[in-house]
Amino acid sequence: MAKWKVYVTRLLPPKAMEALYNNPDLEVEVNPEDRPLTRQELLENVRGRDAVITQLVDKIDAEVMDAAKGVKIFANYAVGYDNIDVAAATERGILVTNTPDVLTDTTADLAWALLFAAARCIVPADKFTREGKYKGWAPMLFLGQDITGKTLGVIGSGRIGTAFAKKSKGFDMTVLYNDVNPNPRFEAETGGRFVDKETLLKESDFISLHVPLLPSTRHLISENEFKMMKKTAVLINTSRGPVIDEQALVKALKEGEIWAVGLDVYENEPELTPGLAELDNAVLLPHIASASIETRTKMGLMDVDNVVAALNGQLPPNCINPEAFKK
Ligand SMILES: NC(=O)C1=CN([C@@H]2O[C@H](COP(=O)(O)OP(=O)(O)OC[C@H]3O[C@@H](n4cnc5c(N)ncnc54)[C@H](O)[C@@H]3O)[C@@H](O)[C@H]2O)C=CC1
Ligand SMILES: O=CC(=O)O
Repeated sequence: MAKWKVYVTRLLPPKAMEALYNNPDLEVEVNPEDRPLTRQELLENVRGRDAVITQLVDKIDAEVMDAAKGVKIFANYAVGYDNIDVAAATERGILVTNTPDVLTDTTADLAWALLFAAARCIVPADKFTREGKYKGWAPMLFLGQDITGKTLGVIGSGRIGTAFAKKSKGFDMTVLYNDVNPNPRFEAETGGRFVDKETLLKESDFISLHVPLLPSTRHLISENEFKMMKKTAVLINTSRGPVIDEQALVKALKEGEIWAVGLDVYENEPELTPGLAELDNAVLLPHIASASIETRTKMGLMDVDNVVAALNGQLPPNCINPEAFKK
């Protein structure tokens, strides 16, 4: 029997690659370069494949799908799938899968790391100490914001938003949340209270974003929203960059409309809006929220399971367009 042809757009952790290479039914090819594929390379390499494991930086649109005639599945190595035109895939009967749940706590943990770092000036204080500027204890050195007992605002009460809010229990915080609808599960697990976005922005000391990137969430936080926030507010974003209007953010940080920001994602990744990198009250990470060895391995194995199921004519466990399966 001919083997199924699987293409991997960027090397996955070793255990996931082993699971692919050790499967006798698969003929696997992987992008040999340690960089994303160019558009042209992507179009060329999806041709003649049965399955493609994609990265969140690969734009999988109708043009790619048409170049990939015969492909049965795009298995995205991420929970977010805004890089894939799911409607176009469904129309063509192509399955799309993602990697939910396994990265939930890892991502929520990193949101907390950003919150602590931004609230307590960890990054500039570390730099100051390394540079030999520490000349002894001082009453006004790197004064930050208290965390315990404060109000936490969570926008997006799904898997990661819930895990993030649950972790606030040790800090005796009041939890407010906003979503398109109230979420009884979030309330049961976190004790959080549903409020409208405006109330959340006005009352929260810390605001963390956990929404998918959709037309309705693009620039969810822009000039007006910064004006509503407390001047002491700390904003955290581990969702998708375009959820924040980054130019408005730089302005808000420079003009003291908010106190600090912690970002893992950017509006025009990997570019940063001019001015952002110069700000001491911005903690900037290179999109690493799910980057632990354990989690990235689980994500890879999940992709392999999804690919193998699809190629065997089964509905993959993490299929986000089961309508395509019926086709
Ligand atoms: N920085 C990173 O490396 C990572 C980023 N992510 C991002 O986090 C996002 C969330 O992941 P999950 O929690 O697993 O997704 P989820 O689907 O479980 O939760 C998303 C929540 O956002 C809500 N939502 C949608 N539109 C909204 C709006 N306009 N206002 C308020 N709430 C809205 C949904 O109703 C849902 O409750 C992913 O889509 C991905 O983009 C996820 C993992 C790692
Ligand atoms: O950004 C990462 C994801 O899993 O989504």
